[in-house]
Amino acid sequence: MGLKMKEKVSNFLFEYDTPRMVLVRDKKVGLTFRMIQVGVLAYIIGWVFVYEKGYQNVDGIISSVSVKIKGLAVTDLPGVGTEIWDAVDYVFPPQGDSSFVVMTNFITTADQKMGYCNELPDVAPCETNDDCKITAFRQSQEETNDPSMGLSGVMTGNCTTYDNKTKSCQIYAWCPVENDYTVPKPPLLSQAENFTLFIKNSISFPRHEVTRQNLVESVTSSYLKKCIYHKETDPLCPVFRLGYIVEQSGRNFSELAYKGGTISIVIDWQCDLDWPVRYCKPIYEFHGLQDENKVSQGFNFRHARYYKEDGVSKRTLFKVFGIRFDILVNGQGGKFDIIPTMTTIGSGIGIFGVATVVCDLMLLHVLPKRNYYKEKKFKQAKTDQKDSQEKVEVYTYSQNGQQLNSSSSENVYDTQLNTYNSC
Ligand SMILES: Nc1ncnc2c1ncn2[C@@H]1O[C@H](COP(=O)(O)OP(=O)(O)OP(=O)(O)O)[C@@H](O)[C@H]1O
Repeated sequence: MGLKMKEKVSNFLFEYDTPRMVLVRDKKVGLTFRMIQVGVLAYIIGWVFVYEKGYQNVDGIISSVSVKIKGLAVTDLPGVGTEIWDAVDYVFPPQGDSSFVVMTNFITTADQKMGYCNELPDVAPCETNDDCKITAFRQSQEETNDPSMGLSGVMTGNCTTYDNKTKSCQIYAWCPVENDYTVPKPPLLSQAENFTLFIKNSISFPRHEVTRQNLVESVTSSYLKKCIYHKETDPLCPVFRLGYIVEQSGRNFSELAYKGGTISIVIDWQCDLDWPVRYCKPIYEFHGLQDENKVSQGFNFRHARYYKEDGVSKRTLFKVFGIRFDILVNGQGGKFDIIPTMTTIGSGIGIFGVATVVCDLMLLHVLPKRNYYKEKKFKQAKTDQKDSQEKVEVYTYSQNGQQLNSSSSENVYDTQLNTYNSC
């Protein structure tokens, strides 16, 4: 018993089995095998390594954006006179966030102060005071929760004359109430087309410890003073004309300026950090976010300038129509790393197995001489020996390790036969 055990251990330690190969000289199979191998090699080298840079460790981007807008617009409105508009007047918010609005059109309601006045006739029409009771108003508006919904102020319960022809409910509000039925056309600040936008973008790839700015080496202070971005002639200039941005996004400036809209500016950083960092440069893209909805067209919000006159608090209300710019920063930085390299090579080698599977299929199932090849590929074990009582299993395998056939029998020699083939 001890001796047998010893023998088993020594067999286990000092044995080595290696697959047996079958060499097939067949032009069709040989050519198919080589062509698949070349295809797989081209895919691994060309696509996985060169194009996809499968040897790199890729890091995401962290970024910060600030903007500054410059440009002047002049308006000459009846009753107001000539007005100059600079960035302080038409940019919201003023501190230069990555998302901002440039006012292109507006409706003003001047000299509003707290007091009693008429609501707009189509918002709260009335014939008698009864129509201006909150409950009556609520029913007529089919509202359930907020009685002031849609109103500019609080109802007093009186129905008063709005103009000579119509009557409307009286409210306590910032008076006079804004009337936004007509939006100025052409837009009042259509000169915004020539305003310039300066974008400052700092990025970092923290894992690779690389930081960078869009003011790259070629953007000197003298260049910055005179350059304007153009995708072909000045692709690295960080100063953009608003008209050019809108044009590149596929939208029409005057249409967009009339009721407002949204444009996104994408700064794309695709950096190969195996090269010196000066080759890591931004690419700017512009996208017009379509506004097909007829119900709520464009983009607007309200804004007020407050002041005091003779001790009375007053405000000028603006309904602002503008172009909202959203600056998004995308990108990744890749650098050589041994782990992704080994993983890519390993998976590439695995794909070579496809050639063997295809050739095996051809050899054993397609070619006219398939029976002959089967005979050569699989070694048969004799099962008619009578003097052995041990049960023996005979397995045949293809090279990719798949079990093709198995048989068991008693009364055979103690033989375990593994045969492998290759194209
Ligand atoms: N919207 C813009 N259009 C054109 N040039 C701009 C714009 N914003 C800034 N610049 C120019 O870019 C350079 C850097 O701007 P930065 O804001 O850092 O400096 P600045 O001296 O504070 O600018 P400013 O001219 O506003 O005082 C300056 O020469 C500035 O004139």
